[in-house]
Formats: sequence, C-alpha cells, structure tokens
Amino acid sequence: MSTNPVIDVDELNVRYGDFHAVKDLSFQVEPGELYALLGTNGAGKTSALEVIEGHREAASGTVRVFGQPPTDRGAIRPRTGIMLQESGFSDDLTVSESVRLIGRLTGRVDALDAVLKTVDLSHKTDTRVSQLSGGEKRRLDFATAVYGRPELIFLDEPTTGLDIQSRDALWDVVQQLREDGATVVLTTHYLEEAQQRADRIGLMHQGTLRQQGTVSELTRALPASIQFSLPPGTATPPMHSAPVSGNAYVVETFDMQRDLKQLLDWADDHAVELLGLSAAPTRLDDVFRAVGSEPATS
Ligand SMILES: Nc1ncnc2c1ncn2[C@@H]1O[C@H](COP(=O)(O)OP(=O)(O)OP(=O)(O)O)[C@@H](O)[C@H]1O
Repeated sequence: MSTNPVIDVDELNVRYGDFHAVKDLSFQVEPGELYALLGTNGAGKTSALEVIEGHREAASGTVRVFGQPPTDRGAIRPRTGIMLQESGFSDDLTVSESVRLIGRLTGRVDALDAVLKTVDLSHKTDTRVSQLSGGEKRRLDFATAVYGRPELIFLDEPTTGLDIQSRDALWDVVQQLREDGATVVLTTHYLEEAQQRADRIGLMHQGTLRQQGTVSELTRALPASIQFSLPPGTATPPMHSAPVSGNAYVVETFDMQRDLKQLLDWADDHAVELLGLSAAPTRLDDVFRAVGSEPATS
C-alpha cells in the first residue's frame, strides 16, 4: 500500500439509530486504481460511500480523501466527480444547464459540447431533464461526474438501465480517464463488469468487508469447473465428477490443466464424445454467493 492513497478509510462505523450499518470498515484506494466496492443488498456500500463522498457523518473512524477529511468539500469537490445511484437533477433544467450547474458547484470547467458528445446527448442539449428517458438521465448523470475530468470519480451502479451501446461508450470514457491517471471507485451488481474492469475488489456483507483483492486472489480459493454430457450407456470417467442431471456432469477442479487433460485422454482412449464440453474459470459470482451465505458477524 502506498503512503499516499487517494482514499483512506480506517475503522469506519456508520449507524442509523440502533442499527449498525457499517462495522469497522478499513480499505485504501491507490492513485490510478479502479476499486470496486461490491456487496449483497443492504451490505452498507452506499452508507460507506456517502461518508467518503462527504454526504454523511460517520459514527466513528477516520476517512481521508486526498489526505483531507471528506467534509472539506472546498478542497475535494473540484477534484472529484460523483455519479449517484439516483440523480438529483431539477426536472426544469435542460441537459446543458444541469451540467453547467454541476460545473459551477464543483468549480470544474470543461468543453460542454465535447462532454455531451461522449455520452451521446448532443441532440438533447436543450431538452429538459423531465423529458429524458431513464437511460438518458443515467448518461446525463455520468456526464456530470466526468465533466472537468476529475482525478477521482465515484460511479454508483453506473450502467444500471443502460443499453449495451451506452455501457460500452461509458466504459470507453472511463478507460480514457484512467489512461490520464484518474482513480475510480465503482459499485455495481453486474459482477462481470467488476470482474472485467476492477484492479481490486472489496466484498461487503452485512456491514463488514469480508474479502478484498484482485479477481484472481478472490477466485483462487474456489474451484473452477469442467462441464460435459456423455452419450447414453457410456462408462463414468475415472475422476471425481458429480452428475448434475441425467448424463450431464460437472468436475470441480483446482488444477484445470491436469484434470482437463485426464478427461480428454480418457475420452480418447475410450472413443467417447464429450458433448457440450466447456471449461470455465471460477467466477466472481461464485465468490459472491459464498460470501453472501456467510453468517452475520456481531
Ligand atoms: N437512512 C437510513 N435509516 C435507517 N437505516 C438505513 C438508512 N439507510 C440505509 N439503512 C440501512 O442500512 C443498511 C445498509 O444500507 P446501504 O444502502 O448502505 O446498503 P447497500 O450495500 O448500498 O445496499 P444495496 O446494494 O441494496 O444498494 C441497510 O440495512 C439499510 O436498510
């Protein structure tokens, strides 16, 4: 860990009355990193992010953003773009007025036309927010988060409700900002996006951080799988495999190369056709399911 993380969270606790929503959460986000804070519903991600974004007070713990307390909005806001889960735009403002307003509030400047073009809203510049579709509102939200090319960008479920072209366009913009050194904090329930994009992932469940690491560090503890079906009447292969239904089999493995070779050699030797053969690495979904079924900590 560097001595100058962009975000430094130490023993953060968030409470709503008697309810303890975030429990002793500690993590750091390094410069230029894309850190995905993932978790089950109600895990405490939004609560933690609200403190880090300066929107909520912690019950206890220390949070620093660019070395400053998040409540020091004057120092942090010009350097930070935030795409919230739900936009807080005024329905009466037009698209261009909404982006300009965020620019004024945060002190960031940018070429408005160019930013609207990247999110494909050039043709909606003078349209009121109330007349935008759900996906267009999300794209406007994203435009305000990246306006002024901030050094730190929070993306809270950024692609929810977006079609595939808009998702690809959004990730292209994020990629360009990252190439310029931007740091990104992502929350999403689309695990394949996190698996593909994140440098590191923190997995929260019931208020605590249960696992943290790169995708390969998180998936290492769970087996990958080989799946196939056998023609009726074929003998069972000489390896630990569980029939899932009828003649369909799943082999769970921590050594894909060895087990796949053994299976293919056996099939060759016995002239057996392995129907629908597929070999799949461990997915983040599997880690997520395992964490989501863990019991609560006190
Ligand atoms: N204002 C509030 N008052 C009381 N409880 C709250 C409040 N906001 C959130 N909570 C509770 O705190 C817990 C954490 O909520 P939070 O929104 O931080 O979770 P999350 O990880 O973002 O969930 P999701 O993935 O469902 O958006 C939940 O049990 C939620 O019901």
